[in-house]
Amino acid sequence: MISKIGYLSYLKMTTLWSWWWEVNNHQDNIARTILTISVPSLVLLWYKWLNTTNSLPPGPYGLPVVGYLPFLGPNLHEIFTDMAHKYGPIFSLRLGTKLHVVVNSMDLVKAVARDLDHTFANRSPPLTGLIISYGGSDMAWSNNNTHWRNMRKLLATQVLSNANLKASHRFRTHEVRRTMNEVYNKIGEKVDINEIAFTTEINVVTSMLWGGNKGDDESSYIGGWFREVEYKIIELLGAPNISDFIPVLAWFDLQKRQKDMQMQLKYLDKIFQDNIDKRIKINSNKINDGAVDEDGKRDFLQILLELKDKKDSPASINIVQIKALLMDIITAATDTTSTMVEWVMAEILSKPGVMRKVQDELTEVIGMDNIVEESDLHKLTYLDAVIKETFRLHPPLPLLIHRRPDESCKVGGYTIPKNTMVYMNVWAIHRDPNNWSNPLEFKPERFLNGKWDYNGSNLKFLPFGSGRRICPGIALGDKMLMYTIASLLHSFEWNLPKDDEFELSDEFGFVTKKRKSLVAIPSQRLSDETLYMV
Ligand code: HEM
Repeated sequence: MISKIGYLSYLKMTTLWSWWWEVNNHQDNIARTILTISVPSLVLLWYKWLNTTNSLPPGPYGLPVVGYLPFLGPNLHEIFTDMAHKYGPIFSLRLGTKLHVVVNSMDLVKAVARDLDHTFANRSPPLTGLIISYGGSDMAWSNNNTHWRNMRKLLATQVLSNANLKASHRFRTHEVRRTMNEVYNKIGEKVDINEIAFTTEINVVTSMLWGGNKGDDESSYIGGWFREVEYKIIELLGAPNISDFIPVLAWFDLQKRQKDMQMQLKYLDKIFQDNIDKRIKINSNKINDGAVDEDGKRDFLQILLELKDKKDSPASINIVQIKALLMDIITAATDTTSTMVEWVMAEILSKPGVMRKVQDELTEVIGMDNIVEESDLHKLTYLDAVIKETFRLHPPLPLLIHRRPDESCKVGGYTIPKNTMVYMNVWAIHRDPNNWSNPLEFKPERFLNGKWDYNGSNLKFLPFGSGRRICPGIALGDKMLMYTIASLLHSFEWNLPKDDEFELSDEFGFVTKKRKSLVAIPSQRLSDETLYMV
């Protein structure tokens, strides 16, 4: 039937268009054939393009080549939220040659992170992300493939398992106590909260990773300069890079972002390599440097190196992957947590009523003659609600980490073409009056009723994401956060300096931080000064 229609159309064309086919010479013949084939093909392509464009989510027009790039300001989460008010809960925009889609409502996040989770489980790493992850050998920037699944399983079952988190509590205890001692020595002085929180978290994480942050050994000790390196990494991950938007420019590295990231990689790679070499040497000499303590508890590096030696096991891992995973853990765990410590402290310090309730709870649960222990944390329900309310208003990753569908699909009735960059605007969802009453008010009480957790099942509240790409470090992040904040608030009274202007605005980045660092003055809260000694 189809071949018959084709034949009839051909006859019709050749008879009706016989003037077109009259051949004068060979060149004419070629030109006519090319035109006859290319014009309908172009029309077909144009029709298809029009159809796809028409079914894309609505959004602003941009300029040729650069798209909407020149019209975006720095605070992307706020700009996207304003655009959602104009274009609706799902909108699209072209940045350079790439199509980006932003979803801004609970229902649409459900479509992306739940109903189509498998399709949207890929990443599209920026060039700086590829560099710092040893070419995508890590977990955070990998696609939804066997490597990513193995790394995730390994992290969940071998490194961050409940048993390992429990066993590694001594590292956290030691570092948090050390910080309290340091703050004690600064009583009456101005203290930069992010700085002390970052130092605490990096010391906690590195001591869990390779057991050593004893300050006496250069390879295991990460000094203050590490904060600069990590800040630079996070800054470069979030900074717009023209090479990502217009890939033909990548080779020129016009903004020197790739080169800058290579430098940061070099610094950290040396630390990783030194610690790995040291550990391999110790293991081969069977010396115990504290990596394996008397009860046989091992730090994370020891666990990873043992997996490297299990060559036939599916959980086996090579040295580059070990370094990439160390990089993921260090960058993902420290800046997020220290940023949150700063936000929580800022919210509490600016609200005397909240401060009083937190301290009353600490006094009641811990007592004034003790210091906070990790085992006390689950009893601090009001502090937990304060932290959750802070996560609601200041999610450190307000657009999560973008996803990429591996095939075209429909979301909210619109087409999302394969390889689109998709953002989930958690910042907008956390401030949506349809989800929260008086959303801009700081009201921890909303988290005291009902069951609230971070596992992404309640789509109103997603500070750690949702679906198969949800943060795998929730339990560790939650522990470090609660422990540090509870200790800071139980051990000290805090006051804002009179001469400093206090404000709560944020600055978008891969991790969105407080625009102006929080500075506060500690004073002794516990009567017995021996409680401040390490
Ligand atoms: C306050 C602390 C933290 C916050 C707010 C946070 C938040 C997030 C978010 C929003 C994502 C992206 C989820 C998505 O794409 O849907 C993520 C991914 C990730 N986080 Fe965290 N995180 C924190 C702490 C940690 C810690 C302590 C670790 C330690 C191992 C960690 C490791 C990771 C990794 C490896 C990924 C990538 C997962 C993947 O792509 O499969 N995070 N985190």
